[in-house]
Amino acid sequence: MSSSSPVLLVKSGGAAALPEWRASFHEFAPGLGLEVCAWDDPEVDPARVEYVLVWQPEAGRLARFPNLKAIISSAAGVDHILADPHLPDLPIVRMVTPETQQRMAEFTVMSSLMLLKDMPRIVAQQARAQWLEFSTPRTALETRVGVLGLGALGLATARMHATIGFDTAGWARSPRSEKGLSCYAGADQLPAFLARTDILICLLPETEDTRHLLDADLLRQLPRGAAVINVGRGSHLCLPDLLAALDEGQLSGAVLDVFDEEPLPADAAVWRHPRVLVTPHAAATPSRRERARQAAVAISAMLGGLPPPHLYDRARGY
Ligand SMILES: NC(=O)C1=CN([C@@H]2O[C@H](COP(=O)(O)OP(=O)(O)OC[C@H]3O[C@@H](n4cnc5c(N)ncnc54)[C@H](OP(=O)(O)O)[C@@H]3O)[C@@H](O)[C@H]2O)C=CC1
Ligand SMILES: O=C(O)C(=O)CO
Repeated sequence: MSSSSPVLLVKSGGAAALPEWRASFHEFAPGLGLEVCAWDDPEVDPARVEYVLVWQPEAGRLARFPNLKAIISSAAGVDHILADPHLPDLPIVRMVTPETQQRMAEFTVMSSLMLLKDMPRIVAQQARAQWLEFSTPRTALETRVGVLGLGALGLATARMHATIGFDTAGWARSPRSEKGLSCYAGADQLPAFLARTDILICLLPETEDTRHLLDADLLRQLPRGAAVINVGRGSHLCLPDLLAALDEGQLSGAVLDVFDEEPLPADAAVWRHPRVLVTPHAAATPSRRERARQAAVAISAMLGGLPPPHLYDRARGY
């Protein structure tokens, strides 16, 4: 690669991860003609940078690449990129891969089963070496799951839940029909969707319309004793409302993977709530190899004059 080749700048793992990134890009797109460089490499001339693969770029940094052609997000959600007040008006590609879909579906099914089988209480009892009076929890066949968001990840999640027997529904912006799922759409159908949902899973993107959607009013519309899994974004959930609903018995449990502030501060009350499982934004981050594969697919499409898969739509906001 010559010192004048166009550059793909990667923000993940620093210089130490560069050999892995280069090997993966070489494996998936040997003829791409791009030099893969680390985000913090001071030797890279900003004028050579044509593509970036990033999570949470520092504000203003993207605007400093005069020949940038596209921004490839390291994540499916692009809120970490949209937060930049100086964001250039360029295509943004979301990182959605079959591996992300599998990881998310597995994580949410695991969470649903843990809530169904009362695992938060069992784990807390183990910490006290306390043998439980065993109850007979419901089975998946007797439990209604509702997925907020039926996009790439919501649909994969809903399908895996349906496969193991959960009575599964989904809610999206636009009406649709999906085999094996009950589909609801729009604000008008939200109350009916919530009324039939024992385990609510949030897989919405962060937008003006979805921020703080999971508040006291929404949680009240779930059947008493329902549970919540939030794997969307922290901003979807009013955390004090959720804690109040748990304490009051309206909710029986929650698995929370995403938070307004990450890492979640050590003094946050939610860490210690006995009916909440906190996970560290761990639901579905794809491997470096998979991100390289998907980025190579996107760049190859754009170099060929085609739209890349999972392009962020500014008009819709996701
Ligand atoms: N915790 C983790 O590790 C991870 C979290 N995520 C989160 O998951 C989110 C979803 O990802 P993905 O499935 O790829 O997103 P998509 O863009 O593919 O799908 C979004 C879904 O949300 C629906 N939606 C959007 N706005 C509204 C609204 N106002 N009312 C009702 N439905 C709405 C869309 O409806 P329609 O179909 O009608 O357009 C669509 O079904 C990401 O944005 C990210 O925040 C993603 C990966 C990992
Ligand atoms: O892909 C996303 O949006 C994530 O949050 C990954 O951690």
